[in-house]
Amino acid sequence: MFFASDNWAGAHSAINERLMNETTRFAAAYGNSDLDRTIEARFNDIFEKEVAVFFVATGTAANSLALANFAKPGGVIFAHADAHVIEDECGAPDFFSGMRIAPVEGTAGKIDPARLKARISRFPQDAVHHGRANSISITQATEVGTIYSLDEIRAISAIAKENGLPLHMDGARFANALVKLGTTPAEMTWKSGVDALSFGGTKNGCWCAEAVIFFDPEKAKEMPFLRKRAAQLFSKSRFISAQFDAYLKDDLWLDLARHANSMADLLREGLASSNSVRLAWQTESNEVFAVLPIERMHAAHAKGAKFYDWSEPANMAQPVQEGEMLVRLVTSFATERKDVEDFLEIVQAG
Ligand SMILES: Cc1ncc(COP(=O)(O)O)c(C=O)c1O
Ligand SMILES: C[C@@H](O)[C@H](N)C(=O)O
Repeated sequence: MFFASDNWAGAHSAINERLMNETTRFAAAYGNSDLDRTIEARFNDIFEKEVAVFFVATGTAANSLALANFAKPGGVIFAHADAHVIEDECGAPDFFSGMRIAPVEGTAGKIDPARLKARISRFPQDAVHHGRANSISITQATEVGTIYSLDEIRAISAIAKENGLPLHMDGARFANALVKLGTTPAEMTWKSGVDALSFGGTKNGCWCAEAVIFFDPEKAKEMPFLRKRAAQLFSKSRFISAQFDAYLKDDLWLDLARHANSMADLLREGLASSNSVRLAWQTESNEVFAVLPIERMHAAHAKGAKFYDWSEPANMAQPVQEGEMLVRLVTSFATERKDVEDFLEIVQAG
């Protein structure tokens, strides 16, 4: 019963086999192998246009370097107040971009367009003291398990375009959002106004595979130097390509995300129908937030369930009561139906 994070999951067997196969041969290093070129071209197919692709080691690196690519002195990045780039990356985006991030409020973990507009207006391009608006970052799926609809992405990108700001998408869980919306990678990104994407594979079955994708290659000319200076250029880049080769083949990545989401659906249904536990808020991705009686939480931990308690957001519809605990439950490609059923049986008992 591993629900702490999809970062705890292993790697899918097809990806492991492809990686092992790649390790048996020589090939050009530093992104210059035939396989690197093949996979870069595969991303053109997936996004239905020519894109610039840069492999990096972590989602934090992807976010930090994507934002650094657009950086200017005194620049201000706008992200949701609970965004990973603010809360969980140890200042890496600020460090690598030399800019700062202004938090923007919004319900359900999503930037509110009106608040974004108001925030941007405080950072005009001549604000040498206060700082000038530089870029916007949204997370899809969000840190609280919600998903921007295409219209919501387009509302944010319209504001970005009005102000001449690039829009970045933190897609650490891109596949989970994509299959939930039932749309295409192109529609959920550049066709809705996204300029740069952190394309995450690690949380969805890869061993270590993250990519920064720019939808106008002309705007990514500095990226090779930013990546190398950040020590993010893999010498054996083909081992990242090999993972993506298997990940993207025959839509494996979409099947893995669908499974993770379906296990979260099972969890949500069980929690919602219970008398003793409840959903903290409605989520749509592979992340579920629940309120448990503390004794049920301890019982689950005692039986080996792995999950974190979570800090209560300010605007919870039904606040956590004395004797209760808010917890985060994350499913993955490797979550089994029995894991969910066993967990629900424990927390609903008593
Ligand atoms: C929404 C989100 N973005 C980015 C990251 C960063 O990924 P990493 O931990 O690989 O740096 C994470 C980590 O799980 C995440 O949850
Ligand atoms: C840091 C923690 O939030 C990590 N990004 C996760 O999703 O598990």
